[in-house]
Amino acid sequence: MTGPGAGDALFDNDDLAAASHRPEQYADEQRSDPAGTVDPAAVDPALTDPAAVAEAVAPVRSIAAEVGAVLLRTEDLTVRFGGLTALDHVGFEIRRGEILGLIGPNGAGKTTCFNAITGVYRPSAGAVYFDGAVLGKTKRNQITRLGIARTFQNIRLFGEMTALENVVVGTDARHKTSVPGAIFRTARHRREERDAVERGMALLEFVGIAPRAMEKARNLSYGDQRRLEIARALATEPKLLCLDEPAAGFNPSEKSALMDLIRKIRDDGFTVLLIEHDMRLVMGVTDRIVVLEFGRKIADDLPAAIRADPAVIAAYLGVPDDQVAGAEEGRP
Ligand SMILES: Nc1ncnc2c1ncn2[C@@H]1O[C@H](COP(=O)(O)OP(=O)(O)OP(=O)(O)O)[C@@H](O)[C@H]1O
Repeated sequence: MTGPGAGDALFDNDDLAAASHRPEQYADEQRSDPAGTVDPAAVDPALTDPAAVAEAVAPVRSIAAEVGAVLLRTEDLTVRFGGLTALDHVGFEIRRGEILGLIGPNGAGKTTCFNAITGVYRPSAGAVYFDGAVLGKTKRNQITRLGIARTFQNIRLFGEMTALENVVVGTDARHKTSVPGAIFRTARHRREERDAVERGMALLEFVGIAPRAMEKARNLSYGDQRRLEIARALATEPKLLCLDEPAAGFNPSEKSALMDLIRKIRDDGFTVLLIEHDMRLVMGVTDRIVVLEFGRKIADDLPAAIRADPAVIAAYLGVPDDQVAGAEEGRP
């Protein structure tokens, strides 16, 4: 579990560099926290009409198409670390337009599952299918471009860049301009930059931090940094947004605002995979829940059924399985 001021991870940007379309030699430049890439004078005030904001945030409306069709499927997904099987033949589906919760006690394999889906780890066995393609050996930056974005347990932002710049960098994954085009500032490149700033402002408005657009990320409150991370992930126009413990360190009112934001994200056409320890939040916001324990899937059902599932209760309360089986069969 992480919380405010959680170490230096705030400024760890390996995955952001991976999300960029730029070739490897530019990755170091990004890691060195380039500041001042957006001219404040060029920034229009944020959109305020919610419908216009929603439209700008999800410009590719096809991401909302085919609600209910399978978007991602894991099949016998297995990840081993030496002798430890962190994920053991796990199979589940995420359907378009749903909020799927991935829960389980500490060490159950949730983050490993995220990492296998987003290309951080290669599966030891099994497969991940996304939007009709098997991810297999797909690299992280390609996975981002295929349409999977994520946030992290430990916030990762460019601390010296403004909130807006952090989001604009996220839009890089969708830019079509070549590196020479960027160097010579072609008309297409300038138009893409302008669009990125406009959409960046809409995204900040969408997550509720537009007034902080010109503040350095490191100066934002912890809650606003978490919102900024979500805005930056949405900037890549993902079909699937993976949120890893987004409520870590939040107080109850921040948690309830986060629930509203997650619903708003889904309502705008995105599909959401959510790892979260806070049961009230998970039960309140998800459409369906997958439960892991010791790397295995032990349940996959609607929130109400999960809440009453004896195996899930046992996993969380540490009740031995044989007692649960006995209780189910009416034995003492
Ligand atoms: N890179 C790694 N090398 C070795 N073991 C690992 C690695 N990553 C995870 N593990 C182990 O795999 C198991 C699953 O860990 P994982 O972080 O996926 O669990 P989790 O459900 O996300 O836990 P938490 O809720 O505490 O974040 C744990 O036993 C963990 O120690």
